[in-house]
Amino acid sequence: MSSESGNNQRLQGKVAIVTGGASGIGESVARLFADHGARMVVIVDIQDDLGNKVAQSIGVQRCTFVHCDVTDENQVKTTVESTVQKFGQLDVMFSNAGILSSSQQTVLDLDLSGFERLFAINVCGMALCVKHAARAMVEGRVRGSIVCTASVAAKNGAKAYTDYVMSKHAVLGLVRSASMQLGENGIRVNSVSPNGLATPLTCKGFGLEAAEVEKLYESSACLKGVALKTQHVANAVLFLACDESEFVNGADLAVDGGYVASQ
Ligand SMILES: NC(=O)c1ccc[n+]([C@@H]2O[C@H](COP(=O)([O-])OP(=O)(O)OC[C@H]3O[C@@H](n4cnc5c(N)ncnc54)[C@H](O)[C@@H]3O)[C@@H](O)[C@H]2O)c1
Repeated sequence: MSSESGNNQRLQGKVAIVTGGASGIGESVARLFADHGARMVVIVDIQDDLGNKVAQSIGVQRCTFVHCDVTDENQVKTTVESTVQKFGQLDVMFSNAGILSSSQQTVLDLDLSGFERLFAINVCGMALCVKHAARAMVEGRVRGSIVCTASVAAKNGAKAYTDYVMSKHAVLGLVRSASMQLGENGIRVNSVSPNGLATPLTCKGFGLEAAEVEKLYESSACLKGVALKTQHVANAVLFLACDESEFVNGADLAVDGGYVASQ
């Protein structure tokens, strides 16, 4: 899928971190950022083999992999600091790493150990990446862009996956607060909210093939005739990351075929 705006170098010279970049949405975003001229894309993930493979396939001159568990503040801090040290500054943080509920997690059966693990990644890890990226941007006087991955689950309840739904609601609170606090430094903070799509997260989580996951979500999208792909989400993230969205701050960009609007 190619950009139709005519400007195919929207991140020319920028340095970006993509968390959860070894797979799914993060991988597509890392590839698109590199295609759009990013000077360096730092993939952050805990899947070392996959992360290294993705970075190598993009090209070691433009992409590198760093093992970093986003739940560990020291690892996040060190990753951000070493990025700035090696590549001069940090312009874009895509805080995206996340997991799905470990079980159905209805309120009646809520398993707190699964809940805590999920919150450690989807909420605390998400916030730590925003925190340390913002600190680096403030210190470096960079008018940077931070983009978080929320979800349609950030605005609706669900019959299951209570901890996941709660975690995505929290992402919107993080984005809204951070955008207010960092605006004076010229740093923008926004989120994307995809509808469900086929990635390892959903395929493994539901025990389904990609085509089956797509079929599952097809019925909930108002927009017919197109299945949501990671590339659609990546295009929205690119818009929020680059200067074309220069006055967009504190916003949640739905990439859901009209799903939330229909609720
Ligand atoms: N797939 C969907 O249907 C969907 C819909 C809406 C939102 N999302 C969100 O999109 C984001 C990306 O998910 P995806 O669908 O691409 O799934 P994915 O499983 O393909 O990618 C998630 C990546 O995050 C990494 N990760 C997990 N825990 C980590 C940790 N502690 N530290 C660093 N990296 C870690 C994983 O190793 C993986 O590579 C998540 O936040 C997810 O909640 C997904």
